[in-house]
Amino acid sequence: MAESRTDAPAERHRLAALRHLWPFLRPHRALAAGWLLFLGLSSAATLSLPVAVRQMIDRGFAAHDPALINRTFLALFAVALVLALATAGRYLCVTLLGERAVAALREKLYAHLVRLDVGFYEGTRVGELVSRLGTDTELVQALIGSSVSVALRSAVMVLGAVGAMVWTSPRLAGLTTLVIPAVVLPIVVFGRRVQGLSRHSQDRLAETSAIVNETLNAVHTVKAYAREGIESERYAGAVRRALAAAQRRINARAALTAAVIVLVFGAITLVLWAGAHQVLSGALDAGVLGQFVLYAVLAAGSVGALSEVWGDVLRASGAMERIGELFAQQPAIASPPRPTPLPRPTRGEIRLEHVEFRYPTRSELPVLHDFSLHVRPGETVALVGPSGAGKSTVFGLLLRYYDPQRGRITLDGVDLKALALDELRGALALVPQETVIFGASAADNIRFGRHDADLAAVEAAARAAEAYDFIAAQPGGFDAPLGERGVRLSGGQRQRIAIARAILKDAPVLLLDEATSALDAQSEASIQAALERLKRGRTTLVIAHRLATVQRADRIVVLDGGRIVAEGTHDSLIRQGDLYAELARLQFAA
Ligand SMILES: Nc1ncnc2c1ncn2[C@@H]1O[C@H](COP(=O)(O)OP(=O)(O)OP(=O)(O)O)[C@@H](O)[C@H]1O
Repeated sequence: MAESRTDAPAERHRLAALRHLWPFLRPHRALAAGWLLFLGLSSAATLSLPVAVRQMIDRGFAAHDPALINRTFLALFAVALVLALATAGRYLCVTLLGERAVAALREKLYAHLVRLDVGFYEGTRVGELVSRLGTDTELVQALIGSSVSVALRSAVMVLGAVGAMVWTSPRLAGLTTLVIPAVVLPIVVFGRRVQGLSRHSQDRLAETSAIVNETLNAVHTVKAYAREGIESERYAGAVRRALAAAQRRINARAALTAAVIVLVFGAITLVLWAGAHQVLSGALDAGVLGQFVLYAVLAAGSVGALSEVWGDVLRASGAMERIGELFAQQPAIASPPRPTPLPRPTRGEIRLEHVEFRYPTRSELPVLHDFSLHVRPGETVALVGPSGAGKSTVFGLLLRYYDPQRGRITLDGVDLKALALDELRGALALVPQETVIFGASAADNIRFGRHDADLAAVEAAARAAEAYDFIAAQPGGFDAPLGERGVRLSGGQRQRIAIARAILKDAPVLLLDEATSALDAQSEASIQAALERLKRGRTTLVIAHRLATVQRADRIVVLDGGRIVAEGTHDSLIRQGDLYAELARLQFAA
């Protein structure tokens, strides 16, 4: 994720970020109401305890009345019972509320992220997003499930206890009020610092996830270059930075807690000392002072708890702020509000008209200039050219990963920007150079092409892609998992699965990025045969690296530096000499 986005100063937004949570809490109003009800009950029960103590001191002990003592103790037990049930009820409601809200938050965040455009992912490390979805949402869950609960309970207790203090002894309460600002102010100031540090610490943590994600996903390369030591060191460095950030956060939290306790208990001692003198002079009953003390301790304990969870609340609001930023990201590429439908049946006619394109992440480098190409329905056009010529970029534009800055691209006469993205991409079947295999069964991997296809259709596609035999031969057949990223398959097998996917998709336009890796003659032959079957009756654009492919193409388009420099058949281009003849000599020599 771009640094500027992550580190944007958000001092002003502090708790406002928590508003993003509201839509996820709203559907669970009943749980929230239950929580508040139980909270009220348990607070009332706690607040009534000191009254019993006062009864005992002033009436029971002083009047030597055993019956009153008995009644008081019975009442005490009843109150404890209410307290126990209400506390359990409160815990149940608020924990469920947290779990449900965060489950919905995760679902929505993932659905949002997966819809963001390719450009967003080029500027973002996926590991960081994984951390946002995992760690940050966990923080938010802890916030709802516990911190907010404790905070609210403490706040209610502070209010209740303070009210009870005023009711018990207005004079002592008045004295207490004088010292409150001295207690509250430092908490607020320190709390801000803790939030800033929390956010910093979460960001460092997200960086460590990004490194793990990158390197463990490319573990073969890491090993091939014997980078284990270097990568471990790089990760250790990130972990140490995260630790240092956490250390600063913890220090600030510890200092905050200590400061709060000193301030609060200092204030209580001061008030008590004044109260004790009043009892001595006969201006106050001992029982009243006892009750007041208990309320003061309750209030102080709750302020302490409040300050402790306040740090958590700020930490979670930092996490929510980052989640809010992700929600605020809008895909640069989206379906228009009122899309034009593609003509049916779709013929697969493609036109690029005077297209100018630069990648958003490298706006200084023009990649395609004044690029015009017409591909007729059913035609097979091979794109050839040196590395970096812009061949894959043409595919990216057709798939609308990006929009060109100038010119337009049409499919069956409709501007791509006027089409619904699903419809556009539904009309194109891509066989990429690097096949992506998901950690699922062969059948599900092929079904990536059409998720509702039945097994018969999947098997037929596998047959057409020459993939049936090797899939059926493995134990478990089509239902056996292929291993994460298809590690158990050979390159040629992965490619045939990708072809089966495209066959199953049955789209009118085929975008084929031929693998450059050398395959053995038999794989090559079976892949070619599969591709020939796939191309039949479809418009095909192929980034060609093989002689067989260019020879079978209806037309070859030679790209260089983002322009079309020649067009024709293999033979006519060879006769012309120039770049194509050179490329053919180097690339298709085999
Ligand atoms: N996502 C991207 N962001 C920025 N620049 C890019 C991106 N992808 C490609 N480029 C640049 O655009 C130019 C064209 O790249 P492209 O991938 O289209 O070339 P190609 O002809 O497909 O090359 P190859 O045969 O090596 O795959 C190159 O200069 C490349 O550096």
